[in-house]
Amino acid sequence: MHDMPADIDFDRIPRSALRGLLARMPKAELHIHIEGSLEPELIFALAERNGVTLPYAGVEALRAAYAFTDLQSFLDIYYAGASVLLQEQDFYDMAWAYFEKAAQDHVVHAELFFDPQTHTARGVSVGTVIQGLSRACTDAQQRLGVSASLILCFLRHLSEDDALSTLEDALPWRDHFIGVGLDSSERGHPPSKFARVFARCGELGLHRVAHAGEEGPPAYVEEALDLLHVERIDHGVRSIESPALMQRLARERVPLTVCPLSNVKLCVVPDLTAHPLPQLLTAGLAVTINSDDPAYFGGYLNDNFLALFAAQPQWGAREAYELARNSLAASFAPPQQRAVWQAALEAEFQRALPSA
Ligand SMILES: Nc1ncnc2[nH]cnc12
Ligand SMILES: [Zn+2]
Repeated sequence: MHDMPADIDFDRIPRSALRGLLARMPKAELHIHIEGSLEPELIFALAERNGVTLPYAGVEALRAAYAFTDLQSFLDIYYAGASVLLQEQDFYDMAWAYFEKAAQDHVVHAELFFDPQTHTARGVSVGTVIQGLSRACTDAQQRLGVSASLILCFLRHLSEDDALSTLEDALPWRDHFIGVGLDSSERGHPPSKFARVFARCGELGLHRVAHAGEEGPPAYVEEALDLLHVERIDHGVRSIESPALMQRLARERVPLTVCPLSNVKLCVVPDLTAHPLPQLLTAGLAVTINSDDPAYFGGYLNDNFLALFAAQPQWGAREAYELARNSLAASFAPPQQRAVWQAALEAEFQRALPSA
């Protein structure tokens, strides 16, 4: 347990308060692909608005296709769903729908991944994508009180040269994103493939994160740290296979943005009772809980918390606090802002204590 507040007696918080606490506690979401928040209803509404024909008869037929066997089987459908996004307003509407869900889940800060190459390949400009998303981020702060930033992700199944030119195309909007990430098909596309573009991003002062150890081996996590100099690892669950890596991640307190429901849906783990997150937390890693692609994996952030806690009956308020605290601490928000959220988190737990 790292830096637990001495003045909160977690053992006195009744179990009956846990569900409410999980829902209400202020938290950050650090691993959400905004294209993965596109619900079937919005996919069909945008398809109609833009005159796009989808290879599915309707919402129910599309939802019925969400039976994934691995990451690639999901990505094929996820990229097809994103094909309805054409205008700046489409990107705004997608992000706004997510922010409304996030506000309900008491997400105080969200760092949104977006995949420009998925859109530029269809003739949509990077500016259209970023301006729509960025306007939604501004409105999320003003109208919902949700702080939000953007992280531009490179698709790792494409070449590094493609990533480099995507970065250059995005630079006129440099002030609208805080960092870069690496996503898409992990197997056969190691972090080392992107060392040059990540070095350039470091020179530009961008934060760096990467998906690693979702389907790929622990060596990919090490490469992401050593060659891409990332500040967080997205997923990282296969680190559990390497004791040396586990020790390093704990020692360096490298945040892992873990996505429990995603891991079940993509068959990374058989079910939530077999999920390694509890072991990662116990080993002292800076674990956080996230939704990844909530429209496809059966739940937003609080659904992930509730499902994981249901599978861990021995967990209580202490674990809830630790996971929320980790999410705030691992965010790229300014330290003063994180301190305000941290104080609100502690106050929420104080309120859950029975009066003496
Ligand atoms: N879980 C995931 N892994 C890799 N790339 C993704 N893109 C969207 N979701 C992803
Ligand atoms: Zn992801």
